[in-house]
Amino acid sequence: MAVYSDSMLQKIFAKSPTFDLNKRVFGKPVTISGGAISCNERNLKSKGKIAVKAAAEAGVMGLKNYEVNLDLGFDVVAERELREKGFLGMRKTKLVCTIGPACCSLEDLERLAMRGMNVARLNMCHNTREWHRDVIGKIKKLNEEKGFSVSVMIDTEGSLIHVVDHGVPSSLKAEEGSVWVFTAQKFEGSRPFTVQANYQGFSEGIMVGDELVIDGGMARFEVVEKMGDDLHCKCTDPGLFLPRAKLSFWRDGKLSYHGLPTLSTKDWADVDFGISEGVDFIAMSFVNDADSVKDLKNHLFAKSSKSIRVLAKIETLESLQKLEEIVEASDGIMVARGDLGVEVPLEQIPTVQEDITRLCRQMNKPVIIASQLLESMVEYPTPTRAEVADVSEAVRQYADALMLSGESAIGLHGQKALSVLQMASSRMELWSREENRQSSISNHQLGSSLSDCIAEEICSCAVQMANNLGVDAIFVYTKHGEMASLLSCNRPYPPIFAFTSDSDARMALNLQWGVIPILVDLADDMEANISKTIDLMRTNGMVKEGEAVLVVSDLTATRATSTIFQSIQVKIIV
Ligand SMILES: Nc1ncnc2c1ncn2[C@@H]1O[C@H](COP(=O)(O)OP(=O)(O)O)[C@@H](O)[C@H]1O
Ligand SMILES: C=C(OP(=O)(O)O)C(=O)O
Ligand SMILES: [K+]
Ligand SMILES: [Mg+2]
Repeated sequence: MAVYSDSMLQKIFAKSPTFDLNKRVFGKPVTISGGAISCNERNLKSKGKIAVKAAAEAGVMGLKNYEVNLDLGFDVVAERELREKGFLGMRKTKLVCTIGPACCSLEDLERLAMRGMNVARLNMCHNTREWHRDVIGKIKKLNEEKGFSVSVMIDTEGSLIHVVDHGVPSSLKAEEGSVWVFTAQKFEGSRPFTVQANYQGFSEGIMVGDELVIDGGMARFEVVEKMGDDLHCKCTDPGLFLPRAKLSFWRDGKLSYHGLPTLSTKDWADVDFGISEGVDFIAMSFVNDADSVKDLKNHLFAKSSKSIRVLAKIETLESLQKLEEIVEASDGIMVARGDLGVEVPLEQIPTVQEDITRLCRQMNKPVIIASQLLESMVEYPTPTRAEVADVSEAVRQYADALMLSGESAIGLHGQKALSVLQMASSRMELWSREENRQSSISNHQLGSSLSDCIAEEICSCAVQMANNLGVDAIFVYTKHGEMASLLSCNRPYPPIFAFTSDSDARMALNLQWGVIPILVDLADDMEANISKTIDLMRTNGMVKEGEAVLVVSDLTATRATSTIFQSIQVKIIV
């Protein structure tokens, strides 16, 4: 295969003023062979295709019978990982980073992407929409120009009663017996023994004798007097008010609900912002039931041209009681341990986490474990041993993804924290596999239709077969990502390369355990797709002679009989 130099290509494309060679390939020249032009879709895009066509039509280099072959839409990080570590060395657990002032420059974002960030999370609680828009723009620019594939998630603020952060001083100490005023009235700076709540109606329904708990137990107060809408509270358990400390009220050991909607007016505006920015995921804070998830999904279905996935954050007591219906209604779950720990005793969090993680896997929904994974790294360059153990435990439980919050958003060592997640997850994945601790899930039937059941059985058998045969990789050809996620939920030893022609499905699969999504043009002829992608992988040196690939496909449709064949094949690379 001839590889042409930049100057040759300049000549080829000289006829097309629309084509910018600089945007072409990251160090990889376009290759031309036997009258066929292969180019990389993400670099050439439509302009490039037009240029190639124009060049061929103009008879440049005698290319009369041109054919444009699109290269694999592989992301540069997965590609590098595969080259360096081989199939089995590829990390399965996905990584989410919260973007904040400490990591929002183009260079910082690129470094996070290089270190394996699969999803960038923007917490709409903080900063302005302009700031968030700027970050989203930078991520999309990196994806387009540098070949990354980082998905974007926005996380709603939600309705929560918290202390208004006046900036100074950053934390207040409450001594035992001291009496504090909690008010919704605005004031500037700080006032002695006075705390401003963010929500006007925060004291509605609260009575003298109720208990006020700060951040799930950071400090406790008893309501001793109600003056208008203000509460006078005596500290019964001393502690700290951190910035934006959460307030919860308890009566006779039971939480008092404030009845605020899951999505506030501001949240709906943020959702529309997410739609206009083309984000991939919306994480919904303080979900209490399936209806709020359905409402948001309906809104997105009506308003968004792309398919935006909704993740429900489990962070209230009420959501735990309706867990199954919430998981069912959403496209994925976040175990938001920060706020969950405000309403649920801390000693219950580990078991709750494991239960949610298992349920999500049974119901085939991706699950993210979030908050305080490496909290000490906000300040220190190394994590505590306990933090590494916590991260490893989440990986052992087979969570799909791990998330950094303050560690990346405001921390001094965000890049290093991401590397710690990366190394700890790779290590635990290897151990689970080598020690044969990989657990399968008990037969679960998700779908009710025959075709759903067939797809589930095919995927579960395919994974068993892949593990037993010790194949190097699983290739799946999938339209909306469903087959890829069914394979993922069986947690196979080899990585799952998911070839899809749907870019929304590609970005959504970034959150799924063990899946490497690849954007390709898929033809109706499945055999042609399979041989084309395997050929391309081989040409690029990504699969080698003797390696075995298990191929799962469900796209082959013969129009005459309108049959969909689902098949499992094993291909040995020759
Ligand atoms: N976009 C942002 N702009 C400024 N600060 C941010 C941003 N995102 C996160 N942070 C900071 O990082 C901390 C941790 O992030 P996160 O866990 O998402 O929020 P929270 O602490 O509100 O739950 C926040 O408390 C906030 O100080
Ligand atoms: C992830 C969480 O949500 P947020 O950071 O938005 O409070 C959490 O509470 O753990
Ligand atoms: K939030
Ligand atoms: Mg939260």
